[in-house]
Amino acid sequence: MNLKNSLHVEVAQKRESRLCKDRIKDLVHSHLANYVCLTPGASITGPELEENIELQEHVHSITFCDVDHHTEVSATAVDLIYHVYKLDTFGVETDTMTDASTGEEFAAADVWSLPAQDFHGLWENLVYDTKLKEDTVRFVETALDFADRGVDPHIVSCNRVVLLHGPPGTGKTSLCRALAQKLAIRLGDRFPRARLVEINAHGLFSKWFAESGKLVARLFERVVEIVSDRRLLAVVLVDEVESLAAARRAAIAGLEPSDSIRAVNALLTQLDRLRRFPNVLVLTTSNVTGAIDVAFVDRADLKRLVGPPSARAAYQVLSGCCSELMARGVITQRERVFSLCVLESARFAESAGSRASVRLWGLAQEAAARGLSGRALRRLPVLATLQGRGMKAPDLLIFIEWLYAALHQYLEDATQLDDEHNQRPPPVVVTNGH
Ligand SMILES: Nc1ncnc2c1ncn2[C@@H]1O[C@H](COP(=O)(O)OP(=O)(O)OP(=O)(O)O)[C@@H](O)[C@H]1O
Repeated sequence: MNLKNSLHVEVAQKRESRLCKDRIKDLVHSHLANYVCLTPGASITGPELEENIELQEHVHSITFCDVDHHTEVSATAVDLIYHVYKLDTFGVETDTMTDASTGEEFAAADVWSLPAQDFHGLWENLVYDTKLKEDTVRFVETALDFADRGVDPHIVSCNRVVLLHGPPGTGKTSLCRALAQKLAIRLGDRFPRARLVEINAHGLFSKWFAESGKLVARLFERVVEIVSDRRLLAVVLVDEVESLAAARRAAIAGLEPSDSIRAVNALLTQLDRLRRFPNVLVLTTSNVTGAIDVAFVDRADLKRLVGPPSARAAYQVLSGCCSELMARGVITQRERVFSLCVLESARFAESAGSRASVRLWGLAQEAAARGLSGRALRRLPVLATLQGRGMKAPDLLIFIEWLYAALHQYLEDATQLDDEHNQRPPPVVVTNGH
């Protein structure tokens, strides 16, 4: 019996490479024989591939998946499972629709062929201090496997619907996109083609389109066309599902009741129809948990709260930002930013070598205590450069001081915005024709 754990190795083959997948696997496998340890979440790219000319010619990057392991693994202690794929570079295709009654045009959905260049590296750069990433991958793989095996949904209920909810900027949409990409890579043998269809629920329901119900039906005709190919993995993402509830509430308040209710019901019915297709997964996000349509919440199998980064996650995000800026020469002299494990094992003791890292840890703690979102954290470095008043290429310690100043400025600006917002009179609701 084989008791070894497995480590998934994702190999992005260059678009122009004509080698077969098996040859690529052999090349990568012999290259990895030079490694003693492999780090989950890490990638081998560019310069590190240079020492092997054939590999450099055919391979863009090699990434070790972080779903099953968190710490370094011995290369001989794991079974390596290879996934070789090529990135799609065509980008997004936007499906627009026109409301016949008003002539108004809007973007109804965005469609990507996966794995897409646009989402390369997205998964690895999302940091959560919980099992969110692992749980979502495991859940959707199991759900798709159940569908594949024809498990009777009347006995074991599974709609293949995931709901991620939480405050703005916490990476919900990014995680859905990254998850779709990861599945396209991991399930590449079963599904040689994959698409992400991102439905613009906000666009569909923000105005009371007289024809919303018909628009939803027309949109899903397109979606059904895509998912009818059983060798294609289709991930349907409905962002901001709270728009559904807003439409229903407006209906209850007497604003164009029939149109908005019809549109919401049409969307729910169409999502239910998708359940018939074993190759479809529905991912949804919402910023306001309490406001999601109850009928919708009931349909989701996995509901997860996505919160702002903890201090540990914030440290990882910020240290990644500093390393990137050092690699690009924005911060002078390359210095090591220690991993949190190293800092912890030294009990955060300050030395000449660790001073910058310890200071950065202090910043991460402060950012987390103030509830800074992942989006705000990722913007701090660019705001920090404003603190330099034209001074180019600071060293790491100076840059971290600028980051502190940028954080304080950000919090001050946010408080002012809140105060202004609270002083404003409530908005007057104006709807078409009312
Ligand atoms: N935990 C995190 N780790 C790393 N980056 C993060 C994290 N959370 C958010 N980000 C970054 O913040 C940006 C915004 O993320 P995204 O738009 O996915 O958030 P969201 O929760 O969907 O926001 P909204 O609800 O406002 O649409 C992305 O660039 C993402 O990489």
